[in-house]
Amino acid sequence: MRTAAVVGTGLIGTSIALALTRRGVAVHLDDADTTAARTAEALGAGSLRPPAEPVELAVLAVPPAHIGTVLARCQREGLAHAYTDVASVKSRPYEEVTAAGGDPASYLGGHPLAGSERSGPLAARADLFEGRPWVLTPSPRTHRAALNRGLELVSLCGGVPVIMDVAAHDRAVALTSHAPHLVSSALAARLEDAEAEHIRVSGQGLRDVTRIAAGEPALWADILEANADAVADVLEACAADLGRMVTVLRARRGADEQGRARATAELTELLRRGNRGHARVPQKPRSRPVEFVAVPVAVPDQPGALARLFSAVSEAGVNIEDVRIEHSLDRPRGLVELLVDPASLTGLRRVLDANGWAPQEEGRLVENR
Ligand SMILES: NC(=O)C1=CN([C@@H]2O[C@H](COP(=O)(O)OP(=O)(O)OC[C@H]3O[C@@H](n4cnc5c(N)ncnc54)[C@H](O)[C@@H]3O)[C@@H](O)[C@H]2O)C=CC1
Ligand SMILES: O=C(O)C(=O)Cc1ccc(O)cc1
Repeated sequence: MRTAAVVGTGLIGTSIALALTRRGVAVHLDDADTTAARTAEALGAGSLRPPAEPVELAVLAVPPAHIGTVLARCQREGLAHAYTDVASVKSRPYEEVTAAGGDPASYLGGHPLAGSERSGPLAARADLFEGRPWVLTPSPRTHRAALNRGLELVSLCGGVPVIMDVAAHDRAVALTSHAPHLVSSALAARLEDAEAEHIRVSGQGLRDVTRIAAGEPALWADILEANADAVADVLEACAADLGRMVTVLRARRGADEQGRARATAELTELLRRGNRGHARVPQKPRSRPVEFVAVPVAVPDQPGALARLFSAVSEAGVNIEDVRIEHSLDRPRGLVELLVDPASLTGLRRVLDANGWAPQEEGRLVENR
């Protein structure tokens, strides 16, 4: 693939655009929010310049409810020869493509099973899809050429293609992604009014089970509504188990020795079922420690300041592996931490000095990716 377009330059769109750009693909970027598009461009994910001729593949990385209309518009404008999307649900977008007057022949549904609880281009990573499953849902009307472009996209992003039909996909992710999100939210909601002193004594387990509850509510409401019945089925089964757990825990009170033994046996069996289910969860693929240097830079809280910083860095040929931003409430500037490969440190310091950005003392860190 030599040319591509990414429509929707948030977390997933920018991550795809970064991966493609690094593999030498010329990527055209587009987003309804110009700040998101400009930020993605400044991160080195591609160019905002409209392509002179249709690109080989356009990737629609917008929320599920927008796939149908965005596809129909892009097809009318002749943006690409083939189209795919990344929405977390597949049945409803497919129905909406047809209803919005889109052409199902050049469209291939897609869904990478990789992401995070963060949104927007600043959370993007070129290696986000490495070793991760990426579902493709060709319909009977999808042309072979569109399927081939989709397979090439997955390969360029380092993903593992999995072909499924839309209904099977939606049932699967209800169990593996959508219901877990709601369970995490329900548990995290217990913390909203909890005493700060109680929350202070939390361990890694709480972080593990509540991390995804930090996801963007508007996006998740869109996803869950589009897969409501399948998600409700999984939650019903969880609710039955939770109900049994409550009964068993309460049954101990006032029970005789035999009653307590029965309650313990049932509780233990519920925990064992959890062990067996957990053993079936695929482990993080190719997790590898990566060493970065984190260079803190103070950035004034002015429009375009971040984009200027990213442009200067990317023009100097330095790859930004990740970005962290800390806004200080009482000062008119924020602290931006640029994470780069240690080998890029000299180049980064040179470009920051030349452009008047005052970098502060850097630190090394190792992340598991
Ligand atoms: N967040 C995650 O971890 C994952 C999300 N997905 C799917 O990827 C898609 C994008 O999600 P994120 O990147 O997380 O969201 P995001 O909020 O980071 O990015 C979405 C972008 O789409 C833009 N957008 C919205 N409507 C648009 C329109 N009509 N035309 C052009 N641009 C438009 C927004 O301005 C935003 O920049 C969703 O369909 C989601 O279901 C798939 C896998 C993982
Ligand atoms: O943050 C995580 O661990 C995720 O699993 C992210 C995610 C969110 C939505 C998807 O459709 C796929 C993956």
